[in-house]
Order: sequence, then C-alpha cells, then structure tokens
Amino acid sequence: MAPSPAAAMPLAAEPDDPEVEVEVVVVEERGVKGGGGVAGLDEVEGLVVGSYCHDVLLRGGRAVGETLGGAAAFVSNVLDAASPAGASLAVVSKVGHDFAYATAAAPARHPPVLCASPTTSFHARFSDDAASAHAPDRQLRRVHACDPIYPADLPDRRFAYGLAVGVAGEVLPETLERMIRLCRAVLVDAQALIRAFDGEAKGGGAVRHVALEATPYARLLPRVAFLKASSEEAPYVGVETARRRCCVIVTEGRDGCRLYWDGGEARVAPFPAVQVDPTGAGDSFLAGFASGLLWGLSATDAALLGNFFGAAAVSQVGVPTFDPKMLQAVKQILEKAVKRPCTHINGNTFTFQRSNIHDELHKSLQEAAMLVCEQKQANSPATDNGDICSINELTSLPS
Ligand SMILES: Nc1ncnc2c1ncn2[C@@H]1O[C@H](COP(=O)(O)OP(=O)(O)O)[C@@H](O)[C@H]1O
Ligand SMILES: O=P([O-])([O-])O[C@@H]1[C@@H](O)[C@H](O)[C@@H](O)[C@H](O)[C@@H]1O
Repeated sequence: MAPSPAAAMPLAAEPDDPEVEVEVVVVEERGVKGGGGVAGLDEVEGLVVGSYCHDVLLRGGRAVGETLGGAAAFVSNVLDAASPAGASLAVVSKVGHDFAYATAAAPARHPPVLCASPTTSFHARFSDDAASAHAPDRQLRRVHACDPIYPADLPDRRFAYGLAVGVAGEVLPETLERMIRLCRAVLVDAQALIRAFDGEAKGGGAVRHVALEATPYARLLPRVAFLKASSEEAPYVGVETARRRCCVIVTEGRDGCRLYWDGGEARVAPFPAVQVDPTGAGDSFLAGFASGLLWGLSATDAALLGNFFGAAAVSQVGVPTFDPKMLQAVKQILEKAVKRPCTHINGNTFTFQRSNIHDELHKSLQEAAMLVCEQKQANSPATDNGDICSINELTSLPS
C-alpha cells in the first residue's frame, strides 16, 4: 500500500517522559523485524482495559434477553479474530463472583479479575421508534458497578497499543494516564470518559453524558491517538476542540462513520447488515479499526474494517460468533491489499487519508459482508455465545 501523502501525526508520547522513550525503542525493535505475520508483526501486544458485564435487553417492559456484555468482550472478540498473525492481547477486566459467562469465548481466553463487588450490569431498554440511524435507540441503566480498574491493576510491561474501553466509569483518569505511559498508542472510546449515572438508589442509575472538557480526562487528550464517539456522544466530546488534540472518529450507525483530524476529515461508507441487536456495534467498530491499523492501513482505510465489524456485530445478539469462512476471506483481502510489512501502530506516525486502495478494499469487504448476511439467514436465531437465555424475538429489536 502506498503511504498516504500529507497528514501525519506523531504518536502520543511525551518527549521528556523517560518511560515512553524506552517504549519507543522496545516496540520498534520487536515490531518491524520481519518474518512474524502477514503484516510483518512480531510479538505486537495490545492492552484492553474495561470490564465485562451482564447485559439485560428489555423491550416493551420485559426482558427479551440476557447476554455477556462490556466493551472488553466485544473488543477482544474482534481483535482476536481479525488481527494479523503475531499480534496478541492482554485484557484487564473486573467481575464479581456472580459473573455468569466465565466459560464464554472472550472471558475464557482473557480471564477477568474476581472482586467482592457484583459484576457490572446494564439494563438496555429498546424503543420501538428509533426515527433515524442516529437516534438513540436504547436507554441504558447501570444496575451494578464492579470495582474500578486502578493503575496498579495494569501489567507492568510495555504494549504496542492500548484500548481504553470502560462502560461504567471503571477506567479511572489515573488508569488512562498509566495506559498512556505503558502503550505506544492509545485508542479511547468516549463512553469510557463521559458517562455519568443518575439516581443510583433503586433500579440503578440511568446513563447520561457529561461534557468531556469538564472531566479530568480532557487534559490527557493530546496524548491519545484516537477518540471514538457515537453520534449521540459526539456533542459531549466537542469534535471541533478535540480534533485539534487527537483524531476523532464519530460513528453514525447504519450510515458508517466520519473521521476528523487537525486539518482534514473523511467519511467512510458502511456495509450492509441485517440488524437484530445494536449492542456492541461501537465496541466492535473500534476493535475493527484498531486491527486495520495493525494491518498497516491508514486511519481512513482502517475505518472500513471498523464499519465492517460494526455491521457484523449488529447482525447477532450479544458478542458475535464469526463465520471462519468470512474471517478467512477478510484476511485474504487484507493480505492482498497490504503490501508493506509494517503497522502504523508501530511506526512513528499515523497517516489519515484514504489511500488509492480504499474503494477496492470496500468492494472486497462488501462481498465478505454478504457472507455475514448469508450466515445470519442460514442460522437459527439463538446464538451459541454464552447467552443465559436465548431470545425468540430477535428481529423485533429495533433496526
Ligand atoms: N444497522 C447497521 N448497519 C450497518 N452497519 C452498522 C449498523 N449499525 C451500526 N453499524 C456499524 O457500527 C458502527 C457503530 O455503530 P453506532 O450505532 O454508531 O455505535 P454505538 O453502538 O456506539 O451506538 C457504525 O459506525 C457502523 O459502521
Ligand atoms: O453498544 P456499544 O455502545 O458498542 O457498547 C455497549 C455499552 O454501551 C453498554 O454499556 C454495554 O452494556 C454493552 O455490553 C456494550 O459494551
């Protein structure tokens, strides 16, 4: 792939931070030496920080499903499936002794820390009348909150990249700061930063948003590489201010996404999906995007992979199971598209612009997306992804 010409942005390291300087050397030594995987990766390790949770899906006042949730579950599911060979993952997540999904694929691969407090749990109430792709289609209520993740909970080693993906306020500002010190590049989901929880007394706290600028996270933005927000969250992020500090990606449901960086922006087209449950779309988007960077794509091209996995997520209830044929097809497409054995996460800069393979990549991934739709049509509604109870009304969740 030809390198994108203009906009490039230094990684989020503080030049006078000795810890970060050491990391730059270590990661470059480990990362670009050839031979590892398709994209030339050799032991590139990522760090995912955020807790698994219990999700209860409600419609018309009654529970229609209970599933494993938490961005860490959706994110590790996609990264494990879509990263190039040679990339590995450490997940720092906390749950209580009541955690119901220890044997589900993501937590079994990346076991959480057990705490005395109960597992974080959310009730997601779906409305029947989501007027547009950007309308809030669910109301979230945090019913239980597990312990926060403290800086001391993070492994004491360096990572090529990190994803801060809290859902219930568990990624503390000091934890994000520690991630920034440990990881060469940090990608953040805005929902980890701007959620507040009303009236925690009975029935848990309704999720609302606060302005990012008013939070202790704001000062860390210049050291963050990418900040992802849904269109509902974007006004609280303040895109015009934030884009001067890091690259901001706004996801727009079935319309795809937009990237905003200092000096440019791009719209990235979506993929077809038969939506049965929108939960986890944003999480899966962010992980698809990160895996695109790992493959060596520019940010705008990597967002295609974000849109692809966002679309795949809405096609299933809970954490999706990917068809191996579909995954193989995606990897073949990327192997063909990415000629250069490097990853932008390992380089000195990110590039943002759409490359000359963008449209071709979209077309090829669209064919792979059709495999997801076919898989969806072939499968019975109940999925084997650790659901407590299977849902018989899948298609009645709003699309
Ligand atoms: N109905 C859909 N059809 C196709 N892609 C979708 C659909 N819904 C979501 N996506 C993909 O998932 C991404 C994240 O979805 P979005 O609804 O914006 O986030 P969130 O789950 O955080 O609210 C979108 O940018 C898009 O790529
Ligand atoms: O749907 P999405 O915005 O990508 O992410 C969701 C979170 O917003 C929600 O709090 C959590 O309970 C879900 O399991 C999922 O992680």
